[in-house]
Amino acid sequence: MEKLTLALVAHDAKKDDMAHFAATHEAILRPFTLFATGTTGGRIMERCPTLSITRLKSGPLGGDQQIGAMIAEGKIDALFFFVDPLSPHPHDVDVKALMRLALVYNIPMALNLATAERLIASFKD
Ligand SMILES: O=C(CO)COP(=O)(O)O
Repeated sequence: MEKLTLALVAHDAKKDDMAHFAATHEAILRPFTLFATGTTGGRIMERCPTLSITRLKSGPLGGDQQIGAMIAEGKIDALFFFVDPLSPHPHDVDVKALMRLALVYNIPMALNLATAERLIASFKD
């Protein structure tokens, strides 16, 4: 398979789920180029020492926008964004902008664990 570039993002209440997801699928993720927002990337790297992840800024400080810009530039092949729908987020406009660009550029976007499991399964082999 071509070397895909994936973006990994999780709201605070979903970071445990994201770290667990990445650990479960570490072998599938390893060959890919991985980007993550700052805190999410740190949590995944703690849990998955074999993964090499480029950490961008934290979401509220512009990380979501950085990933959005990469999507607009055609540099991201799929987005895994574990969203917490039950908490307010100070950077909600950035969250919406990120999702919007993933829609505009029609990249696969998993917003919850159930979809992420199906999307990652499509990357096997
Ligand atoms: O805020 C985020 C998504 O909107 C994620 O940012 P962090 O990974 O830095 O917490």
